[in-house]
Amino acid sequence: MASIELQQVSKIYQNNQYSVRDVNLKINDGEFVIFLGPSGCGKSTTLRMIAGLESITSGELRINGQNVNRVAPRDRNIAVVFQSYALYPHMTVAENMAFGLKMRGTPAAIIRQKVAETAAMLGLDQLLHRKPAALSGGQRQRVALGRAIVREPQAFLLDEPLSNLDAQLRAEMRTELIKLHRRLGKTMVYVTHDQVEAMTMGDRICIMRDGYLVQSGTPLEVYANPANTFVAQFLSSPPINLVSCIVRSRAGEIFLELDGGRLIRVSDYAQQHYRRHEGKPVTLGIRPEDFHARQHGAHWQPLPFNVTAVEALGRKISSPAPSTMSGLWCASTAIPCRRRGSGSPCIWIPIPCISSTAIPAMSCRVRRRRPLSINPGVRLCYVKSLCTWA
Ligand SMILES: Nc1ncnc2c1ncn2[C@@H]1O[C@H](COP(=O)(O)OP(=O)(O)OP(=O)(O)O)[C@@H](O)[C@H]1O
Repeated sequence: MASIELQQVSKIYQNNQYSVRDVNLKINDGEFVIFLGPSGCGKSTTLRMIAGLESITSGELRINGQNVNRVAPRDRNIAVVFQSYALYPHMTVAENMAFGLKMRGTPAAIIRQKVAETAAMLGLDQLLHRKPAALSGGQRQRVALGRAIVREPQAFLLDEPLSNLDAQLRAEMRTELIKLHRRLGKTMVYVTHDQVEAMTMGDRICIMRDGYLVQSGTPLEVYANPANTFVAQFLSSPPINLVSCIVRSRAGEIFLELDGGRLIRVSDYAQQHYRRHEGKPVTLGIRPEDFHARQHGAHWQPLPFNVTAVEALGRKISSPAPSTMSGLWCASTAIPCRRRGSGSPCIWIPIPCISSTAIPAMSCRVRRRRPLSINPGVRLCYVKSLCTWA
């Protein structure tokens, strides 16, 4: 078991540019943490620094409280599983799994026992005599995991381990990895740029951008309360609707002014929060799934708009649709959230008052079971929550 702590950790390669910048993060013993972010944001570099495969330019890396900046990878007792599997092609599954233990001089009887136990756990027991070339992608990935597990490391680092698999196998392996984490109870750090993996697998998501750790929290916390528009956009498909507006004061009350001068009155509860942003631009965000075809409770507000396209996705129907909202005026009891992480202030206002027309580029997603599922041409939808960033 291992806790891993990064304190102000940065990495600069020879090109003198930061690949990772001032990352502070404490990964608890037994936690399953996901590093998520676009290509080049520094996920793999961070993982490789934890493994000891890259040196740390500045900052401190601690494992179980000990500074390991200068500890060699083999002495960190951490296993790394790569996207490419990195299996030895001339060795059988059993030999691949046994290799690390053999190099450490573990007695043959113990190696046989550990390989047999791990192979049974991963469903590889019938494949022990095959070479990697005779295995499917999923089986190879399991061998790579098995090779890591037999070493009994204190933590696992997994760098996009499922990206070479097809969609169905990925879904199966996701579940396998979650079960494996529960069974082993070991610390796992998992790098991906796949939102579904991030949302479904980890105890915590760490979102990175341009070398910075932008936000960290449980998947639902980060989804419901994104620190900034980058996080909001990264964790949603179809993407969150973002609309620019300006905070205005009219007769002592605070409004969000949309393009064309239309106003959304901010609720009594949120007035104070917005007051300090008066005259400043804010971005309003509404998740596509927060539009529904019918009102479901007192906190839902009607927002008419035009749907111009519907995408049938099977379980859900998605509708990316430029549309037009038009004027309605509603009472409201909005609840601002507290600020999280770094970045601009994020304020959720679940029940806004709307008096607006012409909000551009809205998209919506509805559930198929709703009797009034949204079709092109439908104008009235309901919105449950939205958020803003100053
Ligand atoms: N050996 C290296 N020398 C110079 N720059 C590097 C080196 N390795 C990575 N970088 C740079 O560091 C930045 C972060 O790279 P990194 O591989 O950590 O990103 P990533 O988030 O894992 O991306 P991906 O999802 O594409 O693997 C990138 O700009 C990359 O070009």
